[in-house]
Amino acid sequence: MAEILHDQQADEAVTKLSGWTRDGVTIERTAKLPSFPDAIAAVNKVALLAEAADHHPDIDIRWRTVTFRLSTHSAGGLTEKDFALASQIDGVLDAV
Ligand SMILES: C[C@H](O)[C@H](O)[C@H]1CNC2=NC(N)=NC(=O)C2=N1
Repeated sequence: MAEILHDQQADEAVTKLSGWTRDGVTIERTAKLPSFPDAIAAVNKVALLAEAADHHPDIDIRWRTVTFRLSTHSAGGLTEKDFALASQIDGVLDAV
């Protein structure tokens, strides 16, 4: 099982991402896409990455604003898996 990151490790890992904030055992990023179809397309790309990683974000879609939340439920905290997928989500969002 993936190791839980300590507070300091998690805070440092967040600084290497773009636009993510940490709230305890969860990190999140909200992005406003140009349109609703763009938002759905981004979510679909993230879905493929999540399946490939076998790690899945909570996703909130409101018109063209999408929030991704990550936590490793099985470990009960933040792990490298969250930060690896967050970095991939940055790749999707920053390419729009
Ligand atoms: C068996 C499989 O690896 C687990 O159910 C995975 C699937 N996706 C997951 N996603 C997230 N975010 N946390 C998990 O603990 C998790 N567990």
